[in-house]
Amino acid sequence: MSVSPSLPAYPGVRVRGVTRAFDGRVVLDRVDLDIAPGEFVALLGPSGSGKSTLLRIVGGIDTGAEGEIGVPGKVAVVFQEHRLLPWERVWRNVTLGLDGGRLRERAVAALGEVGLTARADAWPGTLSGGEAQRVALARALVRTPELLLLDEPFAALDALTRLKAQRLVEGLWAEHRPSVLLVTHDVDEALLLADRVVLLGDGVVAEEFAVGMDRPRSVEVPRFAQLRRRLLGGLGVDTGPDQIRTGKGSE
Ligand SMILES: Nc1ncnc2c1ncn2[C@@H]1O[C@H](COP(=O)(O)OP(=O)(O)OP(=O)(O)O)[C@@H](O)[C@H]1O
Repeated sequence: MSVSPSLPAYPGVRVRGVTRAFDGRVVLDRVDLDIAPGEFVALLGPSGSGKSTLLRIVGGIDTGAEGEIGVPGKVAVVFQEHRLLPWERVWRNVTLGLDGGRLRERAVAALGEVGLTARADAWPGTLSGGEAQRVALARALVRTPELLLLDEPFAALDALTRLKAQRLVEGLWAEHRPSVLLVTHDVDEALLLADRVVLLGDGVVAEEFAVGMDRPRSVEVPRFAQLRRRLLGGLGVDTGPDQIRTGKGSE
């Protein structure tokens, strides 16, 4: 019982009939999901709905599922925790596991993309939470991934740092255009960043929303508020009376 690695390297992501059970309990039930090359998809769903499990299967970290997965050759993952080795300097962490020459140069270039060139020789323990996550992003970028998997990478950051990190990711994505699968709990984060939001529930893809707003996005526009209400509704959150209709200036 395992995911078939039979599909050759696939541009974008193709998930077909993926089922994953833990101790007989089905967490993902014949899930289908496509991500086009260069597309940014956010995966939302209640806690325990299988978001991280699906990301781990797509990333080849969880190999215990049934079904078919097609992914590109170069995939990089950023987790909620930075997972930097404390005994290696920042630049070494960025290039850990890479072969070839000019590793420091490549690390410094990637650190430049996240605004951290000056911290190349620092120890991870001296970084702030936001800086450490940016180093984790640099470690992903230096691999020039065609698919970037982001598993709640900003969840532990304070609101302002988080907003900056979201803008950074948006800029990096716009420049390099990998396909992205972002697992998040945060409806606004999904709507700020994704082309499409996929709602996971009861082991299946419950709903999909094409976001269709220009970038950079603002939470202030009516479509944002509309989509937020629909997504929260899909997540089973009661959003109360319609704030758009009862709001100031709408009489
Ligand atoms: N290695 C494992 N062994 C047993 N059960 C697991 C394992 N990994 C995940 N699960 C279970 O699968 C379900 C889905 O977990 P998963 O972490 O994918 O959900 P999630 O939607 O990402 O949740 P959250 O939003 O809380 O992070 C949960 O009930 C979890 O307990």
